[in-house]
Amino acid sequence: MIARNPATALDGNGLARDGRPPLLRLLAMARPLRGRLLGAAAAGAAATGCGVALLAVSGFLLARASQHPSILAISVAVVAVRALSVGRGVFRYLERLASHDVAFRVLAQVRVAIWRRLEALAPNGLVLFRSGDLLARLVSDVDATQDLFIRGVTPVVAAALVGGATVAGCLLILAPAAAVLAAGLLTAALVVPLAGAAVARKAARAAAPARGRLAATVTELLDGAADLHAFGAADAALARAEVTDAELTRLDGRTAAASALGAGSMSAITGITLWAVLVLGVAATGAGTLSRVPLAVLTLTALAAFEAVSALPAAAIQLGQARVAAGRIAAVTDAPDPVIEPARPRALPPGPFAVQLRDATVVYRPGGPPALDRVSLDLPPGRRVALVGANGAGKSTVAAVLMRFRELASGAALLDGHDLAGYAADDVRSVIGGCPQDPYLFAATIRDNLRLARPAATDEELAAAAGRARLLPWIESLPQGWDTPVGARGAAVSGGERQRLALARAFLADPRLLILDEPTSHLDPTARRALTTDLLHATEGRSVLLITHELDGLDQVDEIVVLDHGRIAEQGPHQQLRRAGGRYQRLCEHGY
Ligand SMILES: Nc1ncnc2c1ncn2[C@@H]1O[C@H](COP(=O)(O)OP(=O)(O)OP(=O)(O)O)[C@@H](O)[C@H]1O
Repeated sequence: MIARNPATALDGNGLARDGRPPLLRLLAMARPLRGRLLGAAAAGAAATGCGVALLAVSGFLLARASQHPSILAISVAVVAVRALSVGRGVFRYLERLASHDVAFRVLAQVRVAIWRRLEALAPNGLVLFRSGDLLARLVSDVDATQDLFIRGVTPVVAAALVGGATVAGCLLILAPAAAVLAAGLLTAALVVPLAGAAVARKAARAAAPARGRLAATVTELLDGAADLHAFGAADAALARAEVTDAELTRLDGRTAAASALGAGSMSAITGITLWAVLVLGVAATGAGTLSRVPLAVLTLTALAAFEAVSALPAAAIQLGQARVAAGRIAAVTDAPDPVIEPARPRALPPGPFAVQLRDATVVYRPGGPPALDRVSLDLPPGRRVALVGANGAGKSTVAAVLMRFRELASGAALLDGHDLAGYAADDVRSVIGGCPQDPYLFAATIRDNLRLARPAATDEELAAAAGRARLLPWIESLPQGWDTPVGARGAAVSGGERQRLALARAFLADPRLLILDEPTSHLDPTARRALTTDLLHATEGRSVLLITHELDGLDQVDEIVVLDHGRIAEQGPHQQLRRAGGRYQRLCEHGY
C-alpha cells in the first residue's frame, strides 16, 4: 500500500470560494490532518493536566511530609511528581510538534493556492492590487493564519477539559471553593479573552491592511527610486511611508495594550480567586470539615488551574488577527476570473491555423466606454499584420484578447474557426504569444532570461534566436558572454539590448502566431528603425501581429489595421492606405 503524504493529501480546493467565512475555509483545509490536530489537542490537554496534577500532588506531598509519615505513605506521590514532571515536558513537546506540523502543512498549501490564483489572475486580474500589498498577503497574512491551528484549537480544548476536570476534583474536596474556582476560571476563559479581542478588534482590522500598504509603499519607493530622485519627490514619498509606518506602530501599540490588559486582568482574577478559595478553605479547616492536607491540595490546585486558561486572552487577540488575514487572503483567491476556463477544453489544431476577431467588444469598467468596439480582424496563417493607432486606441487589448488574458463582452474570437474560449488558456498561450509591451527581464544571466521561453533550448537554439534578434555579436563581445547578468529588470543592459533580448525570447518560444507589442518602444528613432527592419526580416513567412508606433518598414507587412478609439478606422496594405487621405496617411505625414 502506498503511504499517503499528509501534505499532498490536503484539500487544495479548501480556499475555493464558498459561503463560509474565510477562517472556517482555512480550518476545513486541515480536514485531512484532523487526526494530527486531535492528537495535538489531546497532547496539549495532557500537558496542561500534568501541570495542574503536578502542583496538586506537590501540595499533598509537602503537607503530608510535614506530618512526618512513613516513607511508604508518600512513595506513590513521590513517583507521581517525577512522572508528572516528565509527562508535562513530553506532552508539551508532542503538542507543539503536532500543532506546528499541521499549521505549516496548511500554510504551505495556502501559499500554493494563492500562487496558483495569482497565476490565473495575472496580468489583468491583478490591477486592483499593489505588488507590495500582494507580497504582504502572500507572506505576513499567511503567517498570521498559523495562530488558528497553534493557538486557536489546542489551548481551547485543553482549557475546557482541564478546567472542567480541576473544578470536578475540587468539588470532591470543598464544594463552595470549587464554585468560586469555576466562576474565576469562566471569567478568565471567557470574559477576559472576549473583552481583549473586542478592544483589539478595531486595531486588528486596520493593522493587516496597513502592513500591506507599508509593504506596497516601500516596494514602490525602491522600484521608483530613480524617478523619485529625478523629480525631487523622494522626501515626500518617504514622508508618506513614514505616515503609514507611524499608523502601524500606533495600531500595534493598541494590540499590545489589549494584550497587557488581558495579562493584568488574568493575574488579578487568579489572585482574587485564590484568595477566596483560601478564605473558604481556612474557614472549613477552622470548622473542622476540612483537614490541612486537602487544604494545601485545594489551594495549589486552584493556582495551577489558571495555567489552563492563561493562554486564552492572547489567543483571542491573535485569532482576531488571523481572521482579518484570512479575509485578505480570500480577497485574492476570490478575485473574479479574468477569463473562464472551459470545462472540457478543445484540443489545439496540429497544423497552421487562422485567428479571427468578429465584432469583438471589450469593456474594462462596467458602464465605461469600450476599449474595443466591434472589431473584426483576420489573421490567416503566414500573414503579417501591423496594428497601429494612437495611445489608448485599444492595440494591447487586442493582444490581451488573443492571448486569453481578457474576456470579450460581446462578439467572438476564433482559433481555427472555433471559439477561443473553448481552448484552455495555457494551450492558447503556447501557440499565440510573443513579446509584451513591457517585457520583464529577471535578475539572472542572458542565457537564463532567454531559456525562460524554452527551458530545454540547446545552445544552438539560443544562438539562433539571438541571431534573429541581431544580438549575437553583442553577446559574444561580452567578457562573460551568455553568463552576463542583466541586473534586476534588465537594469544592467541598455534599453535597446533589453528589447532585443525580449525579442530573442519571443523568437525562441516560436509561437505559431507571434504577437509583438511595441517591440521598439523606449528606443531612439535610429534604433527603432533598425530593430523594426531586423524583426520584419526575421519573421518573413510567419504569422505575426505587430503592434507598433513605428511606421517605417510597414510596406513589408501584408496588411495594416488602424485602430481609433477602439474601432477600426481603416485597413489595407501600406501602398493603399498611404494615399487614402485617411488616418494612416495623417500618421505617416504628421505623426498624429
Ligand atoms: N486593465 C485596464 N483597466 C481599465 N482600463 C484599461 C485597462 N487596460 C487598458 N485600459 C483602457 O483601455 C483603453 C485601451 O488600452 P490599450 O492598452 O489597449 O491601448 P493601446 O492602443 O495599446 O495604447 P498604447 O499605445 O498607449 O499602448 C485605454 O483607454 C486604457 O485606458
